[in-house]
Amino acid sequence: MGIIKAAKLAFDYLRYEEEGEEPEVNRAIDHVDLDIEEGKFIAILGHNGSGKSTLAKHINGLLVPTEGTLWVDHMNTASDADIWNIRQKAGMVFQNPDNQIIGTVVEEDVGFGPENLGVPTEDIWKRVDESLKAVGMTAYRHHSPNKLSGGQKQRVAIAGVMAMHPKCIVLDEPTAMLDPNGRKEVLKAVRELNKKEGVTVILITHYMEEVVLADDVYVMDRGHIVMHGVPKEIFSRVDQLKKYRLDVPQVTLLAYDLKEAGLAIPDGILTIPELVDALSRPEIRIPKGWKLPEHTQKKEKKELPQGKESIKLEHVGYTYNPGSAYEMHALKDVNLEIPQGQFVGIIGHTGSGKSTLIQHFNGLIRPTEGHIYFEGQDIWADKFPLRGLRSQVGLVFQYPEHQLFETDVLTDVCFGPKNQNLPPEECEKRAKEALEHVGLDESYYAKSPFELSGGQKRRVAIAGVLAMNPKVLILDEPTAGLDPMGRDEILDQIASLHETRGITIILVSHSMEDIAKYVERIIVMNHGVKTFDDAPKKVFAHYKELEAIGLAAPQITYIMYALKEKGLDVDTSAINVDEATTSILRALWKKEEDHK
Ligand SMILES: Nc1ncnc2c1ncn2[C@@H]1O[C@H](COP(=O)(O)OP(=O)(O)OP(=O)(O)O)[C@@H](O)[C@H]1O
Ligand SMILES: Nc1ncnc2c1ncn2[C@@H]1O[C@H](COP(=O)(O)OP(=O)(O)OP(=O)(O)O)[C@@H](O)[C@H]1O
Repeated sequence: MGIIKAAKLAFDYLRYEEEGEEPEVNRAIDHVDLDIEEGKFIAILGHNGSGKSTLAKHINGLLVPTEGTLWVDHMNTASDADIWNIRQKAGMVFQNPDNQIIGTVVEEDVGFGPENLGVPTEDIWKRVDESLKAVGMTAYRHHSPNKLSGGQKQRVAIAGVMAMHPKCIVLDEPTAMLDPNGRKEVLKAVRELNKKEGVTVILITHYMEEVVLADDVYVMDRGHIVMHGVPKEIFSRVDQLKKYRLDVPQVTLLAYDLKEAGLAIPDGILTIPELVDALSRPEIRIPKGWKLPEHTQKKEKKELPQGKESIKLEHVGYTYNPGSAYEMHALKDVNLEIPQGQFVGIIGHTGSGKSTLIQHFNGLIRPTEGHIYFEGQDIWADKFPLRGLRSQVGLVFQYPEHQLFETDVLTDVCFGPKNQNLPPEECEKRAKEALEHVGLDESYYAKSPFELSGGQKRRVAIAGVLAMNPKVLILDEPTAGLDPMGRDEILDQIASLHETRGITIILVSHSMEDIAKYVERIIVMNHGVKTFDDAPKKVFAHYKELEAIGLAAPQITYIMYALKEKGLDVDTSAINVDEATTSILRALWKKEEDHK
């Protein structure tokens, strides 16, 4: 028996509409069998609501099965006698770091777990040092966690669990809020914990690139385990994964597309070296009769589109807690202009000032230096209607579903327009339109927001801002925590709002792939300073500089540079799978033509 074993595990959530009535039963996991060997690195994938978190909560005894049995290190989680032991053996890191940080100083928070376990003081400090180092947060040990940005907090939460030296660590989307570098660091730390300390790792994630690291993968669909195997097997079944609302890493998708185009590429390519290697083999020939497509590349916009000025920042600086020991210059001399109708991406390492910056755009934060203009007017001048600005420049926060509080979806979305003092019929009309725009039809109007899946709640929250008819829509990580298909759906809908209504979109994201796919301009923040501001292809060409400031380029960029280095004449500015496929085929064709 492995360290975690489940036999026919099932769990029902019960919802009581009225006291005394029969509850509504929601079977969240059903007949799950698992046997996880000690020391393995396991990944669990599945669409939003497929039951991953419910399963994870069973592993550390937070939930007790309705049917079946789960053993952690041979202890039955349904037995009260062992529950304290089980929680110690199986540490858990949740999606939202805010819910798990309790200390007022970072190092205290990390020491809290071992202290509770009765670890001697000296050892506690040793463990705190090691864990903070492992997640790259040593420099912040004396900081207050609530002054850290979301990503920094998550690293502290992971350090807190690591300090308890658990046998098994369950991470429920631990990197959803981290920047590319933070993600890499955390995964590296988790991997070392697995490889060096032999800690069993169970990683729940929506990032397919992270799954490549696992020894073994489980895929969940509507409460069931529907696929199980090593990453190579799992990722060679692209069509099946899509059916389960999942995806494959970009490199796997590119290999798949090349194979579909007729190249002799093996299935289940997971890394860049594997693809480069496969493409260098002699059997790689352009299929007979293959023709160079006529309209291969999407026309690259040479210049950024210009429109009427919408938002303008002049020498904007912002300092948190000025004059105190916690003084923090979050923005430094930022100058930028965003014309009406642009689709702008903002990227930057965790804590680079992205959230602080976007809160300046609609006047939620007053700059400590400089000026902000909306359509030519200084928004902090006397008599400027700030309230009006906030409905014209709509801001959707990170995890906006936490702000849904009405009893049903329609009332929730009506909240904004109602606050704008519009007549009730107009509020309802706007709310319905907004819901339609985010892909929620009338069957959702009467539902309670609590009955919805993560992706659906996110859409309701976006609709709530849309219903105010904003000219500018700012979204802070709108796809964090969503499954791959949910991510595409939301971003496609946002892109269509941009196209059909001409709304200016400002998208903050840690996903370089999403940024590359949708935006026409990227603003890069680094320690409060605007470092790059240009078209995506131009920004990603600086991938080495981006890495130096905690970022990365999309996986495609790395593939193209690696192929170029191998002597294949590809276009290194390709930033999505379609462009890359065409460019590789073209380069191979040209190579063969040259040989003739
Ligand atoms: N506290 C709860 N009360 C009632 N139903 C719940 C509760 N938590 C989850 N559910 C339901 O149980 C099912 C499984 O949810 P779970 O959170 O385990 O999914 P998940 O795979 O972790 O999703 P996500 O990727 O969105 O985190 C869903 O149908 C969900 O709506
Ligand atoms: N309320 C606050 N008080 C003091 N400092 C703060 C506060 N909010 C943020 N900071 C600090 O200001 C800097 C910028 O934070 P901000 O949240 O704007 O970064 P971010 O780029 O949005 O990060 P993330 O990607 O993690 O969300 C960080 O160093 C952060 O620690």
